[in-house]
Amino acid sequence: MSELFINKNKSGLTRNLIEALFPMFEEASAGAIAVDRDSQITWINTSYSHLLGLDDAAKVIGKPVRQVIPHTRMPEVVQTGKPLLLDIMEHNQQQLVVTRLPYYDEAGAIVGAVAFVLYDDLQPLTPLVSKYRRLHQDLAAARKALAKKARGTRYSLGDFVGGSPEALEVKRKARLAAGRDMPVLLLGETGTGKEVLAQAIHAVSARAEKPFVGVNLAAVPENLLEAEFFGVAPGAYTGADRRTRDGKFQLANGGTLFLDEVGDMPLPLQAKLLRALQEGEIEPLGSNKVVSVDVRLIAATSRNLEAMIADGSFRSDLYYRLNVLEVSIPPLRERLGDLGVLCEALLGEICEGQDLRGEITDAGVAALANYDWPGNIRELRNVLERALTMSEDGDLLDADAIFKVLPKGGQRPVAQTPARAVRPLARIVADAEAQAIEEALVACRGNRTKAARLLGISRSVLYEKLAKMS
Ligand SMILES: Nc1ncnc2c1ncn2[C@@H]1O[C@H](COP(=O)(O)OP(=O)(O)OP(=O)(O)O)[C@@H](O)[C@H]1O
Repeated sequence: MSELFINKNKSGLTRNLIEALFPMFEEASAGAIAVDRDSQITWINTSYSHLLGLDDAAKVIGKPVRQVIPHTRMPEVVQTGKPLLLDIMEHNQQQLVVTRLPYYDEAGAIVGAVAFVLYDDLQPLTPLVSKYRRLHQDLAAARKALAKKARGTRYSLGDFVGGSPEALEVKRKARLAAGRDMPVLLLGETGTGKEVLAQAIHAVSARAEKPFVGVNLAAVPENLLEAEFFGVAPGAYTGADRRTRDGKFQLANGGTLFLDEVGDMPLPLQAKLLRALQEGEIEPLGSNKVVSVDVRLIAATSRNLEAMIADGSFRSDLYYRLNVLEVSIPPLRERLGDLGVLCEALLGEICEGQDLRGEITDAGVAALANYDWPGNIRELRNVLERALTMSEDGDLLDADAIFKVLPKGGQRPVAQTPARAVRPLARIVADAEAQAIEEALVACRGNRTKAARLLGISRSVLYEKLAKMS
């Protein structure tokens, strides 16, 4: 061994050393071969000749190695003197993991190369390869999420999936809205993609590089809404922070402010919002100074604002300010033709970063069309996720797998739930909660106020939970 270190002229693999190591490598590997400096075979062991399917190993001695092993890189090793420590070589549709080393004479000149087949079967490497693939997928997903976070949005127009005439019309209007710096009102039932669209409009607008700030009016307690919107001046009230606290208007300055569930805005705040929009100025709580703001407003609601105006719970002047460009998003039941592409996109999202490949058969998609989807695409996502969890046939969802989890007129076929493997308690509790929420929404035909009452929770808690389910 010391020869390896004493010999300074090259990395020092002498013929003697190679000969000493040969028996050990030969035994441990699935085959070994040696070539001279002209890359002609000088030696091959029996296991390699069997692996290559040769009848008589003696017949290949003296032949150029590429004639016998077309994809070998031994000539390259002989020419460059650089070992190829790990390589995958294809031979007769077989993948061989090989290592190739040059060897030298006593004067330090290359006299040939040796190669060993480390594995003739990649099976033992499968865990390593799949771990590598998983890490690679995680990295890609993290990079994608980071890129979107940097823009302040998670969605772009491509994320609004659908090719039906109804979906295309929505996208056409969204593009139109993006090109004009004017307020937009998005109308649609719960889970139809109003937030997806709001973010997409921002992402393709001239304000894309500026912040996108969203606020859900129904999720913020009424007494905190004003501070949330307009911010708080230092020491505005007892217990208030000594520092200025910016409101959503200041945070969105230069960018887009998304008002989700605008129909839930209390009347006093409606008056203040109207003033802010008319004057382009806001007054933080406890301050007597006005601050100029420049935001593009996108509002959304699942409620009938015209009916609210009629009963006096929504100001008509604010409605006309917000509704400069209106985009109506149809419920899923009116664009069932999009079910196939939606399933493909949602299953892709659900499985991203996991070792799952969710797919659905045509019969599975047809089964989904039997339902009227009060919770729309959010509910579709949850149904697919549950079907995958319950699926006993791998990752392919057929009609049976769908019918097992599809709500039937608000009633779930609880008795049909098959026995399945024990899962973490938190996951079981989360699924049960999602199921209860969906059942309540189905029973109340998507009316969240009623659903929250039925579940015995506040609307804001229901919103929080729905946001987590998205
Ligand atoms: N057209 C669509 N294509 C792909 N995914 C969609 C689409 N619409 C909605 N989703 C998905 O459905 C879920 C709910 O979407 P989103 O929050 O935008 O709905 P929403 O109409 O704002 O609901 P809510 O009124 O309850 O806030 C999200 O997971 C979103 O990714």
